Amino acid sequence: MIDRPLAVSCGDPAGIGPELLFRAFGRREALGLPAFAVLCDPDFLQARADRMGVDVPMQRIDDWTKVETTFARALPVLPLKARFDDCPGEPLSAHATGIVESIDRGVAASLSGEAAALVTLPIAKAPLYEAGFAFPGHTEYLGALAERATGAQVQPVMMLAGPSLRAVPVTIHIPLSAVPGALTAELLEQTIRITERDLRVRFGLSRPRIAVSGINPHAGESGKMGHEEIDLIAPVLHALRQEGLDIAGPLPADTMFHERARAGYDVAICMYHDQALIAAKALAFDETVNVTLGLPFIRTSPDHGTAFDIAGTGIAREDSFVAALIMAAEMAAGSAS
Ligand SMILES: NC(=O)c1ccc[n+]([C@@H]2O[C@H](COP(=O)([O-])OP(=O)(O)OC[C@H]3O[C@@H](n4cnc5c(N)ncnc54)[C@H](O)[C@@H]3O)[C@@H](O)[C@H]2O)c1
Ligand SMILES: N[C@H](C(=O)O)[C@H](O)COP(=O)(O)O
Repeated sequence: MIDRPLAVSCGDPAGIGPELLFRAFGRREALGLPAFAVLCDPDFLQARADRMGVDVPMQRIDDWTKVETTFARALPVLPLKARFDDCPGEPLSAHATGIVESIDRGVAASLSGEAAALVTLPIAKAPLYEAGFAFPGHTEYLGALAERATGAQVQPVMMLAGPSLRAVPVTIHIPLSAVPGALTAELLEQTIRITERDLRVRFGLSRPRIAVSGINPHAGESGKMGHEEIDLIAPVLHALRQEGLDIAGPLPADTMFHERARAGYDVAICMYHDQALIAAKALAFDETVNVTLGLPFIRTSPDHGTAFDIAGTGIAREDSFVAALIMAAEMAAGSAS
């Protein structure tokens, strides 16, 4: 149990975020969900509910202390300064200011302790870029906000956590052609250290078992299919093993995700985005949660995107968002595993 609410940022209003909110709120008692409030334009939310023919009681509130008492009877909404048009499936760069305001205020509430954690609904990158937003995703933006707030250097680490796999990409939202250049010993070492620490501190694993992939086919086949494993990855793993970390690798990525292999580790560290995320989403698209490690606050998110193709139709599944709410609450309560 947590004694403070979760902050939910609204994501892209043209996506499926609003309907996930409505559905999760409607199941709050059955699922025993923690209290949450969304940072959004209340008139827009009402318009989307009306458009979809969904009867969701909503209540505007003006501060976080009102969430707990409101949640039993209505979805608490903290109004944004920005207004949104209701246009499911049609993202607008004019919405960028409000989307970013929602994230900023969720982060501020999580840092101040008014909220126990931040759960972000999906954003689409293209309309934000068009409006001048300079970050490839939440992960990088949250790292920058954390640096600004703490004055300390922050490396945010993306982890996709599902029922049978936790997977971490070392390089995140960059073109595949840029991966070999971006993959440095320092980045790899820091990513492993942050993952290992957060799995102990935030997920209660006393000595996380870490499996690290190679980057080349067959983990380089003894240097015949690439040298990054020999020159870069293996030396980092050797040094961390000397410190007592439980690390296997570099492993061929194609054979480290089958069921028996997964039983041998608690987290897979992968060299690039799709190596980690294809495995996580293929295994459990509906249940996997995107968690940002390395931050001075807790942030989770569903593993899927804005799904513009189905926004407003009512067929979106809320499972991953519900899993993100539950994981955020468990992390805040110190009971995540
Ligand atoms: N956390 C985030 O903010 C986040 C995560 C992933 C992708 N994105 C962004 O979302 C946008 C769209 O990305 P995409 O199309 O690659 O992925 P997507 O996850 O939005 O959609 C992929 C497919 O899965 C379906 N789908 C997604 N979520 C679903 C749900 N809850 N229920 C039922 N079906 C669902 C969609 O209809 C689509 O067919 C991109 O701009 C991407 O950057 C954001
Ligand atoms: N790579 C993520 C995914 O596909 O799930 C997605 O882009 C979200 O990333 P952020 O949490 O950084 O927005």
